[in-house]
Amino acid sequence: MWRTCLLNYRGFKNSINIHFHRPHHQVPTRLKFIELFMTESAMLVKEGDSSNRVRPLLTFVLGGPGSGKGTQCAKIAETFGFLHLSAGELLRKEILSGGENGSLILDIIKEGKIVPSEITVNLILREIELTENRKVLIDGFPRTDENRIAFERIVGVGPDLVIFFDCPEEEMVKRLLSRNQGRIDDNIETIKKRLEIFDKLNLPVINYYSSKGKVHKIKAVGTTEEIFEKVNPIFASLSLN
Ligand SMILES: Nc1ncnc2c1ncn2[C@@H]1O[C@H](COP(=O)(O)OP(=O)(O)O)[C@@H](O)[C@H]1O
Ligand SMILES: O=c1ccn([C@@H]2O[C@H](COP(=O)(O)OP(=O)(O)O)[C@@H](O)[C@H]2O)c(=O)[nH]1
Ligand SMILES: [Mg+2]
Repeated sequence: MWRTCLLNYRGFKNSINIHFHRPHHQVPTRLKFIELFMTESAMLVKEGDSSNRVRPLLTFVLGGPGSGKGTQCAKIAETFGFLHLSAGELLRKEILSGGENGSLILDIIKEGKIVPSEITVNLILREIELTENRKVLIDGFPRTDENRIAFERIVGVGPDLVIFFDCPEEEMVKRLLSRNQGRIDDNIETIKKRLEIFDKLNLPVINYYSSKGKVHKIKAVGTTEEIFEKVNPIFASLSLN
């Protein structure tokens, strides 16, 4: 749905090529291009400054259930100004809002299985399109290679970086059993299924992004603060102002 459009702009001394990365339905006309150039893109001058990006800086945050994705994402969002999108939260909201896929999603979450990619990708895409924030954390997605491929097909881009919280199973189980958020899937039977699905379906996604050199693996044991101390330098080095 996103596409890169090229404008050869001759308003400068030297003509320059500008790449706009936009949702498919927002591909601008040439005039609109120039308008865009004058507004959101008057930027390209400051390379590496993410507030100037046309497309958001995308970070996927992965890790087993209970590895601390949500907790660390909240801290990253607060410290570095990211929008935090939790795929699981978006799906739970869809159940509560009585959306057309609500009962299907509920049945799948109860079993610790994975919701069809199109549903999750479209929920995420809607949020990305709504926000002005150029820095986005996607927490708990993609869960499978199929999710990953669907995201790249529908949204048109992959992540800039991936954070992987690597946590021992027994620690994850302990945390989930004391999470106390009234979640239907935080019971030992469903937790076991979620851990199996994580090993079988999510680790290949992490391996895929590792092979692309995009993964920052963090040992997710210790206090929240200790773990964040390992996360912080990754984002601090990204020149995010
Ligand atoms: N470093 C930590 N040490 C102990 N408990 C933690 C830590 N990080 C998170 N928790 C707790 O563990 C539970 C799971 O954390 P959460 O961030 O929801 O993980 P995830 O999103 O990966 O499932 C929550 O109750 C959270 O408060
Ligand atoms: O992209 C996703 C994210 C979540 N889920 C479902 O939602 C549940 C809860 O996900 P969440 O990320 O909230 O769980 P966490 O890992 O944070 O405990 C998962 O077990 C899946 O059943 C899914 O199907 N696709
Ligand atoms: Mg979570």
